[in-house]
Amino acid sequence: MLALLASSALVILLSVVITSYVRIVCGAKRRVRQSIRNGNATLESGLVCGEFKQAPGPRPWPIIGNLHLLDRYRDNPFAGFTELAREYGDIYSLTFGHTRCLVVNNLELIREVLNQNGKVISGRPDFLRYHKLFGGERSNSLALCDWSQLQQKRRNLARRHCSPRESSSFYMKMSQIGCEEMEHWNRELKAKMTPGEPIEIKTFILKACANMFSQYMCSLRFDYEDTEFELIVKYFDEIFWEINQGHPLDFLPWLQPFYQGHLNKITNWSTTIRKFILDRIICQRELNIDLDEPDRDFTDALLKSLIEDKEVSRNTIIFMLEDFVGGHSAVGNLVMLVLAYIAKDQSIGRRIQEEIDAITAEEKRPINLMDMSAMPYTMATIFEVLRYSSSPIVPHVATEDTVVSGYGVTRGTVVFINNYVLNSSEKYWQNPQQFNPERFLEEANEHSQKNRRHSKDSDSGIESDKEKLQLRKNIPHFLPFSIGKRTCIGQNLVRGFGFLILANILQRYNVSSHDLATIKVSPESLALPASCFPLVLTSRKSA
Ligand code: HEM
Repeated sequence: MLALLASSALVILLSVVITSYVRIVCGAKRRVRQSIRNGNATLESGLVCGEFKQAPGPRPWPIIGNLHLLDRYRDNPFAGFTELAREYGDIYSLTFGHTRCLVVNNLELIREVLNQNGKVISGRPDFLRYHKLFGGERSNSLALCDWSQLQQKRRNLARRHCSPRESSSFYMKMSQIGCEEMEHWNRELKAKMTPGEPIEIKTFILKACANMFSQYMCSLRFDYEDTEFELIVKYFDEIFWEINQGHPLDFLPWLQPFYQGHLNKITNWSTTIRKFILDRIICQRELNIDLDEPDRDFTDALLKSLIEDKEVSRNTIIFMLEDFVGGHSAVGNLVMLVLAYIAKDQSIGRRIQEEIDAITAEEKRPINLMDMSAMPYTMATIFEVLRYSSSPIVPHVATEDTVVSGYGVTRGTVVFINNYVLNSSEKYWQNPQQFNPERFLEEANEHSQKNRRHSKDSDSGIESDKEKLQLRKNIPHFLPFSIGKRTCIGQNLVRGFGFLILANILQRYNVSSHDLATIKVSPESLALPASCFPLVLTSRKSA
């Protein structure tokens, strides 16, 4: 009897392995048929039909495909991708579970995927976790949905409010909100902090950041002691961490029963957040919206679009607001990382403080957004963290068969864009392993030097070599916010609020650590665990 059971189990196992292998091999062998422009234009249409093999790659195993190759790189799969590129070239195929993947590892290929092929490689992977994070349906999410007309509409709706231009009234509003919130932040911190003692500062920064976003987008701020607010700030942060981690379930969904607890936890985070957005923000506003008045904020714009556009549903706007308010976690984590590097190297903090002091030497006032152009080193430090931490680009998916660099890419292929390779390459950066904000500075041109001298806010009367520097902009190989159709919509909010928080902290405090060993930052991720490391903030007045 036992022998019969064992042999049946063996037969089942063998057939699973064989079926899996056949599926993987068939997936890898499939060719792409495409019309391409004929170089000699011998045909009247100028088009010929070609067959394209998929990019080569390592041989996959049944069931897991090539997942085992990244086992050594669990903390930084992109370092694993870079390593594999040494063996298989800058473009290669992998199979994760049964899913075909393509990895592109140089700037030209990244441009070919995101720009030239932006229309067809614009989907997102169908990971179970993505569905759980957004009410059971990832199409609710702006960042995790596939490309569609609705997505284009949502991006357009968000653009005016969430990508404020420097001269716009939205930008001024951001500046004012940021400065005022940092006053609240400081009062809260002082009440809780014992001078000279380490403090878990991440929660304070996240709450300040969440309030900046909710005031900017919803004209609402919440008390730091408000327990519902505290909870959603924590859950947003957990979600940010979660999204930035790979998970076996993503490519091996049959493991679901083993991870049910984890999935339930994710569902709970997202339903709690949704309830908060609905109860504390949307319902209140729906009661007193005036359609004839100009939009007060993003919430007004969203609610009006609900009335004006039949394609926009109530669910759409709830999730949009959630997505954008949730953006604060990315900024909070980014600022925490900047503070970590400052604690590790005090000279960075001192140079930022020199910029602050030069601007505010004559009148004591908080730093605002109009000061940004006169503080290139501060911005360079933020950029260097973005380079060093190499925020991953959310994987794209080919929604149709296409061709990249002469290789066929079949519909459903997950495309990994390795921007870590750009950020860590000696080809583009001198000593890329070194954390050095100065790499983002260059000599200022005549025009900007003149502007700086004439700028009322930045006229410190102090002339120094450092004043002759400006931030390097438009570096072609630096793509922290990606390029193309699905580029980040929140980048101006990141720059603006990130700058305000950082500058206002360093204006008031020196940042250090009693034990640098507690500061564990992976040089390949923007996300920090919910509870990360304490820092010591010493008031500059008493320094
Ligand atoms: C340090 C902060 C941030 C970084 C480094 C960052 C970077 C990125 C990257 C790399 C993408 C993927 C682009 C692609 O798939 O090609 C993205 C997408 C996106 N980001 Fe950000 N982001 C940040 C903060 C924010 C914030 C604060 C918001 C909103 C308030 C935001 C909103 C979005 C949205 C909505 C998308 C999806 C766009 C789409 O798929 O159409 N991001 N971001």
